[in-house]
Amino acid sequence: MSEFKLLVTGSKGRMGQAVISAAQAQGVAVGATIDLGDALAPALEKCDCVIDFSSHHFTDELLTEAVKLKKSLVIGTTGHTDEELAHIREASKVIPVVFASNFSVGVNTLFWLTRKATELLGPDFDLEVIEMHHRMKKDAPSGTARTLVEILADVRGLSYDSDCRHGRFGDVGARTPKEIGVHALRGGDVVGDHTVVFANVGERVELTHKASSRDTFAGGAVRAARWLADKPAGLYDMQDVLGLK
Ligand SMILES: NC(=O)C1=CN([C@@H]2O[C@H](COP(=O)(O)OP(=O)(O)OC[C@H]3O[C@@H](n4cnc5c(N)ncnc54)[C@H](OP(=O)(O)O)[C@@H]3O)[C@@H](O)[C@H]2O)C=CC1
Ligand SMILES: O=C(O)C1=N[C@H](C(=O)O)C[C@H](O)C1
Repeated sequence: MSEFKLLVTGSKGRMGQAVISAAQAQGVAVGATIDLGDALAPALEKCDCVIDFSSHHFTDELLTEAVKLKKSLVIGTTGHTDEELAHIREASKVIPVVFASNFSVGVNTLFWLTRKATELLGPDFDLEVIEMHHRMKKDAPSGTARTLVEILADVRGLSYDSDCRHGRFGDVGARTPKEIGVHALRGGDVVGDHTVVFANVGERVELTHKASSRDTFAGGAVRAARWLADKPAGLYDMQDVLGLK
């Protein structure tokens, strides 16, 4: 039987480098790496599964080639447009895909806790999400903040597109009970902090996760690639991989 091999895209980036180290630590072979400007198809042919932490601008090309060559995908890249998200859903009808805004065990536990807390606290609590990342991060809000808002919106019967309020500035008026505020901070070398605030009159609950190393994301992504090896076509997330559903 031939050895299971990974293709790491964006391999010179912060996450690409961490994924290569995590693969080595878990004894998984990296069969090829590519970066901006390199040809995808020849690299893909040599491998079984792609771990992608590059740019959402690359997602369409990656999905098209992976479907053509029937390779599985672990997508960690964030900041996708609605069209790119639709393409991911379409491709997952043909190949197995793990798509997760965050691969850390802690953040996936935060997702679970956020759903539970929203259900338990009920509709009187105002909902706000705050995230902070390093100064080089390009997309805002973070993919993880978006997932948190989607969980809050799902429990409350709201929608990310209509009910999310990105920051506040000027004479914005009083907060409405429906809105979910989202605030993106950028600076220094912060790996990734997320807080969900549940605020009522007289009390407040805050759930916070702070990542201090990218190894937690990279290790999770390699674990997801190994988990995906015997799975049928479908769209999975890290909670599926961790058995948190
Ligand atoms: N899901 C999760 O758990 C996590 C997700 N992320 C996400 O991963 C992505 C990458 O983050 P990070 O590693 O910090 O970013 P970096 O900018 O450090 O790395 C991205 C790498 O991808 C390369 N790249 C850009 N476009 C392409 C392309 N079309 N084809 C191949 N390679 C390309 C870049 O090259 P160049 O520099 O030449 O542009 C760069 O080397 C972001 O979307 C981020 O939000 C990050 C951490 C955790
Ligand atoms: O770009 C990053 O660095 C991170 N991106 C992910 C996101 O957008 O949620 C995950 C993590 O917080 C780090």
